[in-house]
Amino acid sequence: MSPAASRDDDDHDSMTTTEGRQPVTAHTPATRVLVLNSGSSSVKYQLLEMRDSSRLAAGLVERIGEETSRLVHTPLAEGLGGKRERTGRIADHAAALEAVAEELARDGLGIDSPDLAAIGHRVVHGGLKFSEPTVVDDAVLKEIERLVPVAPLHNPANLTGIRTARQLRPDLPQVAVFDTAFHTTMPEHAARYAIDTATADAHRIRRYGFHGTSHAYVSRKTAELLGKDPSEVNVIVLHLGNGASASAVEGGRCVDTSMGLTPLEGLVMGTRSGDIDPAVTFHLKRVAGMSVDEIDELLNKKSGLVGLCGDNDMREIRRRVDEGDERAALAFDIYIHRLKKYIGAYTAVLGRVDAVVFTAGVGENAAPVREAAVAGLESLGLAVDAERNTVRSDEPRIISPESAGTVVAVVPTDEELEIARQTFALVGEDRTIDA
Ligand SMILES: Nc1ncnc2c1ncn2[C@@H]1O[C@H](COP(=O)(O)OP(=O)(O)O)[C@@H](O)[C@H]1O
Ligand SMILES: CC(=O)OP(=O)(O)O
Ligand SMILES: [Mg+2]
Repeated sequence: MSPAASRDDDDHDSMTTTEGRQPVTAHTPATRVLVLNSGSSSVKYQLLEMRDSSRLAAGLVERIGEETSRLVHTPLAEGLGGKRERTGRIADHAAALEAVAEELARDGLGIDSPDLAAIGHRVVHGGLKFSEPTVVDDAVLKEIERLVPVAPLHNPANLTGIRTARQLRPDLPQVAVFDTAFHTTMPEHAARYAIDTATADAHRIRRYGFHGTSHAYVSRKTAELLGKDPSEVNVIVLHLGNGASASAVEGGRCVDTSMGLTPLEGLVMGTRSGDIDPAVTFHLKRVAGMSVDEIDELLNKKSGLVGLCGDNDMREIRRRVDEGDERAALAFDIYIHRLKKYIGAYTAVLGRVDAVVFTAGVGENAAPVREAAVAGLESLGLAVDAERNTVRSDEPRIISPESAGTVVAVVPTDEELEIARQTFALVGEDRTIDA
């Protein structure tokens, strides 16, 4: 493929053609990308103009399948109105996407627009096959489907997103950007479990890692914040959202991450247990009489913070801690204890750490989590400055004191922008429309 000749300039009317193709009449490059991030019960979306990476619209559909579904749509292009909200049951992901398509159309940004170059999809599990963004065809769909058992909360929603988008725009490339892709650089000694090799290989049991688009974006942004090239810095990224994971990034390459075969391993999460003794599952089956499906549901949906204290939203947990609620305080302490263990472990894995970085909903917003996670880690060169830590901003920022040996920072993630860039890099140059 030839490089996109005019991706970053404003020259709409240039006669750029890909080598070997007959020039058509004056044509305009299609330069917009719609990104869909379909979660188990939500869809986040953004429409981006790739000439300047600006956002034209963004939104969220949450509580899909419940009576209290909500769609919040925010037009961001100049001249459009303010935020709009719809409430009431949205039955499934297909209905959610149709509602999103309607909202975009109301702003004159419809999915039928010839300006759209592609639709980019976050796909959580890509297994061993996908280490790069991939244009979806039937074979790719089949492989994503095959991986449903190892991403049961995520891949089915991702599939519905792709299938619905395909029906809405069968002519457009649908691009899958995989959460697992960034972690494919993990060395075997980090990726393999210490179980019988033949069994592991027969069933492709290994550590894949997730949230890779976020870990890649945030580690690169951190290098920028430090004024260095990614190849020069070692970073521990703590992606703390509803799902949460840590990664050790050495010179721009992931060398270890806390999630494994599935997004259940590692840190304590909103509803997931993270690390436990695997024998807990045998015990639950043999002694507590639970079925495998019940255990799966327990560990994925009824554990973590919600299992410990009944709440999975860190805002609510902090409010309860401040009121002296002991269950919430213990849940918070367990969450922090696990986080600290991973900071220590990845310090050992990397040898030299230039920055420890917090990102995603909890990491970007919860100052008490950041403060507690590095408290007592002065021997590792880690500290936060109380004042810097409480500054609220959407910008990447350093929160460690000037004197600290290692930088502690907050770097907001932008999975949608990263997915849009990767999508456009793959297909943008080929999408032109007749003027
Ligand atoms: N101001 C805040 N203080 C503490 N936690 C917050 C705040 N805002 C959001 N969060 C946390 O962020 C979580 C969502 O993070 P996000 O990265 O959006 O998750 P996901 O993408 O997995 O849905 C919420 O569940 C909540 O716990
Ligand atoms: C992989 C994963 O856990 O994703 P999320 O945080 O969106 O649930
Ligand atoms: Mg997320």
